[in-house]
Amino acid sequence: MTEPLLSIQNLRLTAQTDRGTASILRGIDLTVERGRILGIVGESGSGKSSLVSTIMGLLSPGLNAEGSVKLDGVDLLTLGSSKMQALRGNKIAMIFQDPMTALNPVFRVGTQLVDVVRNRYPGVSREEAVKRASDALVKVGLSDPERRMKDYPGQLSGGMRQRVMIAMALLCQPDILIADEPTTALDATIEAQIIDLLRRLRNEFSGSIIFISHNLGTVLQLCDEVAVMYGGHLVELGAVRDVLAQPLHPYSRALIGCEIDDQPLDVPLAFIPGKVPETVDNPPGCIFAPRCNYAAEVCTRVMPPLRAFEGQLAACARLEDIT
Ligand SMILES: Nc1ncnc2c1ncn2[C@@H]1O[C@H](COP(=O)(O)OP(=O)(O)OP(=O)(O)O)[C@@H](O)[C@H]1O
Repeated sequence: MTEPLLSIQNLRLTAQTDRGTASILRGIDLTVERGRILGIVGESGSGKSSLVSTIMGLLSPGLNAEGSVKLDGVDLLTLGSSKMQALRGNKIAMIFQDPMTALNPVFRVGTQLVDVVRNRYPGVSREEAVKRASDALVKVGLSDPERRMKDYPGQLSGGMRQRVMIAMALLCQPDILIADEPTTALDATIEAQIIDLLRRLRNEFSGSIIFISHNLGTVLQLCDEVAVMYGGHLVELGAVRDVLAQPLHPYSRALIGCEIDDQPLDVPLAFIPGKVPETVDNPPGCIFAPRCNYAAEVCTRVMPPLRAFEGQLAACARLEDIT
């Protein structure tokens, strides 16, 4: 059996705060296979961005990660910052909600794309790098690439900038592409175009994609698997169609509590009464128990681990009773 491309084991992320040690990730176990697209969903504050920042090695000072995050067998948590920097834009690339986070406003789009190619492939000539950059712009659906290469990022629309970011990622040919809500800031038509583009590009791209979204419709359209996060835990994981059609964990059920079919793109996560748990001073037991309609005495003892149930994985002690 081949090793998964990304293998995360017992990942814990903590921060020291005025109120004590904050637990941001509380023991995440997750694998991403080569060529697959994993969606991550969960309410605001559940730990999605912290998880991808840990994978990217972009943690703010004061945060402490333990466990392991292995990419192709190499534990990223043990790499120093210069080695991690070398991996970013090389083996791991990211597209952000706001492309201006990564695009430099004072350099032309072409200059930035060519730099990406030449950093990634130092032996490539300038002419070849320009050609690759121009081809990548065409691939992401930008016509008149010569003109686009001369533009500054501020001269492009939000949708065009996101296409430029995707072109950059393609040029790197990373093993893992992390997309953190890449379509949230775009209007519905452009969002649909970008999702369609990502779907088409997956054939060009041999790597894996981790796609964070607040929108179940886009997850359904794009992803193979989906992971549901709550309070720093992974509470459910499975094939996207199975989880969205029949969520097992009470949190997933509440979050996904609406009809999903093949067509709509715009299916937001449902509102759940109560709030996401604090990162400090949590009572023992299941982290979701205080908001759970199915909570019983057993749920007040320990946080249940993810376990296999009906072809999915869910972290609930009461699966047999409630399904
Ligand atoms: N440096 C930090 N110090 C203390 N707590 C932090 C720090 N960074 C994040 N947190 C806390 O960790 C929790 C998870 O935050 P995170 O941003 O990862 O959630 P998220 O699911 O990505 O939310 P969103 O969808 O709003 O981006 C939140 O309660 C947040 O306040």
